[in-house]
Amino acid sequence: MSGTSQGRASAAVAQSKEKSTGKKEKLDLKPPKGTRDFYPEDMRMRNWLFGHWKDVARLHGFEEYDAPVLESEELYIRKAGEEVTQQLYNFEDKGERRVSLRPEMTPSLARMVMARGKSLTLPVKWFSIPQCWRYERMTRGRRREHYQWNMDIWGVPGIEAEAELLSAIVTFFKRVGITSQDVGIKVNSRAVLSEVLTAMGVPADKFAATCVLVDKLEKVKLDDIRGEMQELGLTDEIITKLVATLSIKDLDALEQTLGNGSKALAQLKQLMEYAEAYGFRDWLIFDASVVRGLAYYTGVVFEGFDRKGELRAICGGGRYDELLATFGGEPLPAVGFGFGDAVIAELLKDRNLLPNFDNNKEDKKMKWAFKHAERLGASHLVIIGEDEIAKGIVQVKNLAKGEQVEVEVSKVSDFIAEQLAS
Ligand SMILES: Nc1ccc(Br)nc1
Repeated sequence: MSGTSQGRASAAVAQSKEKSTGKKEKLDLKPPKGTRDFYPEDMRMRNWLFGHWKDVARLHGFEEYDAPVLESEELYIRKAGEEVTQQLYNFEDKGERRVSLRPEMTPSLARMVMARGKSLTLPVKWFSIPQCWRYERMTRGRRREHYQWNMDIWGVPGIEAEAELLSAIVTFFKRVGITSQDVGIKVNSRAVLSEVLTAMGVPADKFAATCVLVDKLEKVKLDDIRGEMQELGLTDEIITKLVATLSIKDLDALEQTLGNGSKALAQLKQLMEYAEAYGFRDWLIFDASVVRGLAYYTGVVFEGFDRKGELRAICGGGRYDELLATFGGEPLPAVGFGFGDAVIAELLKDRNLLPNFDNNKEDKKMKWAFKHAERLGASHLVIIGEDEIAKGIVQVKNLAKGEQVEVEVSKVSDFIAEQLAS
């Protein structure tokens, strides 16, 4: 019996229907609104995607962590008007505690880092793939849960941390066959806006809320949020200067605005140099209008996007050096990103880059090949079928871990050598 009076009432109605018709009310077989079932064929795709995320994380020296899906609501109470805190899946539990399903993983991670404090060996490089939740009015028909690959580096104040995270994102894209023609990564720094607003006398405690409003400009017109900006104390002169800053097209023009002594400018230039050295400079685009929608970002921010402009942001992240301070802890430099499972699945489908996950292809030949590999004690099995030949790749299955990834033909021996060395 359900614990609430409403629950007891609906159970009574169901029972009374059963008594009168002798037939049990048929159970609603759909998952709760905004959530998904994962049948075996869905799990094959999900495990393929997560397998790539885990491989890339480990190749970059990250370790896996996890935290409860249910957290104290206070982790997410922020006063900057973010969408993520206005759509909490929150409630009071039977112990009268205010709790929430996590809408993001970063606050849980910050809590775990703060709990370990100075006993942690820095840098901390941790990853996780949590299911995250929001309670959105279903009028917009959007999902209420998604899985989000999180990669974070703690204890590195320098821009090399951002470069490493961008390397991980690009490495993932390349592994699944996405190129810099398909996807770009917009890069900016909130320090740009911070320098401009500080120079115009805007108090630092208005900065986070201002960035949250600026982020909304991607979807709404300036006049729709001008009132909220004015409520923050931004005059029309400041708003005009702010909007002009968002439209700056390149780092040379940015230098005209900020001057050559700007720390924000120096960091962005340094990041572009690192990107050149890593070999992924062609994936990056400076875009002064990108600020992201989370209140706690303080420095470089970035977001992956499809160049056809048909999808929502693929991934996004940034530096959040002050988050621990907002939890009453000692500040510790931090930077990270989130990468959801939904948009990337749409992109891979649109580009015909999803492998065939039908299990009927495990035909007799495949069964023999796996059996033979087992008899030989092979560590890996390389599969080359019609699909693989058409795409110029091979499937490499790690027989010990059961993970299967696609590898370009020219990189197979290096890939297996790396796997055997790890
Ligand atoms: N934060 C969040 C949670 C769940 C979904 Br779906 N989207 C965003």
